[in-house]
Amino acid sequence: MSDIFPKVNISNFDERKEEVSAELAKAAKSIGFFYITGHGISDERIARAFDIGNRWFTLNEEQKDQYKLDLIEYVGWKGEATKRKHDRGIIEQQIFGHVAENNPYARQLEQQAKEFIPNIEEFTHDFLDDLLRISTVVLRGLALALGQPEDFFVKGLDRNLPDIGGGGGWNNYWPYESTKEETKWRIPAHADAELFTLLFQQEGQPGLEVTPGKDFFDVANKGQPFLKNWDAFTYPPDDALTFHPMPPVKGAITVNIGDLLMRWSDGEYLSTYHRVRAPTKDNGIPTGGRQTLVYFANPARSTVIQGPKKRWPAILSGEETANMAAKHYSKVAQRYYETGRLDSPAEATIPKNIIEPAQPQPQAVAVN
Ligand SMILES: O=C(O)CCC(=O)C(=O)O
Ligand SMILES: [Fe+2]
Repeated sequence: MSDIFPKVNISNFDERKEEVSAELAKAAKSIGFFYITGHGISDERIARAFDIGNRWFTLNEEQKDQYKLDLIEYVGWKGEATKRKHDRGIIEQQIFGHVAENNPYARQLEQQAKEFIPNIEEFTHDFLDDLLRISTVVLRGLALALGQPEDFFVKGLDRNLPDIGGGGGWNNYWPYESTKEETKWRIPAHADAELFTLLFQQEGQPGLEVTPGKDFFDVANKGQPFLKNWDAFTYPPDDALTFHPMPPVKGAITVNIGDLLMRWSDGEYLSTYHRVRAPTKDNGIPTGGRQTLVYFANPARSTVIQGPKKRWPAILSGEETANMAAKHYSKVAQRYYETGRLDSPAEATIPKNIIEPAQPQPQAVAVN
């Protein structure tokens, strides 16, 4: 079943640049989802990172509530989804940011978490640094394949920048028994907003389904990649598309291109729709819990994003995030705006709709 998804071995990138870049680009242009191997993180370290997540999720709601998600930083606990009607209490998410001297929000979150998870730094420093390193390799390859300088997409991906974006954590999907009503999706169809996502799935916990990027754009936009116009955007109906299961592969990281990289590559690399199927009595998805470890690679919010061919106007990375927040969480975004949380240079160009209520979207759910 995982056959349609390419596996790209990124080991020894510096000696194999041409081959690896070509494989990454082929996968990013045709499907937008692929596996990477040869990334250098051992199974044992991955297991330990999952253990840290499990410790986090044993906290009670009141404790976790102290770490509420900050949408602009995209760091903190997203428990709201557990209360939203369409999710019916089946997922929560915790994301930590890159901790650097000049990143006070991420530091504060890490310090608070130490109370419950004494070895949290093993995740917030060592593991996230490794994920940043892997992201850099992928982005160097994807830049070279477009005939650009190797560092083209790496600008802004420096953990010491004060407005560094992205971060990593866990999605925790509750067991079937604990959900009150039957539901089809643990996460409904969506595309990720940032540069790209690294996802660790665990064996025996399937559910991820993907519609190949090219198929999606053929249906939704007559073959043309498009940028989300947040005012007009609607999701195509699920039954207009074929979704393929993308199961866990031992030792491999699942990767998907996000909206920001689609924009930055002039639409060459496709941000692909995906969803997570919920267990029901007879669909073969195990009824137990599911945990995934997720890393959203994103440059500093002040990074200017424009493709080499200038297909779309330049935008700041933080502006894209703000648009996403405005669309899906307009009230929260409004609060940030009013209280000065949107203090990056993006503020100057934040579109007006950030402070106006968004219309409810039937199938849409923002996951990141
Ligand atoms: O947990 C998964 O398999 C997918 C999660 C996802 O799509 C996301 O966090 O954006
Ligand atoms: Fe996603």
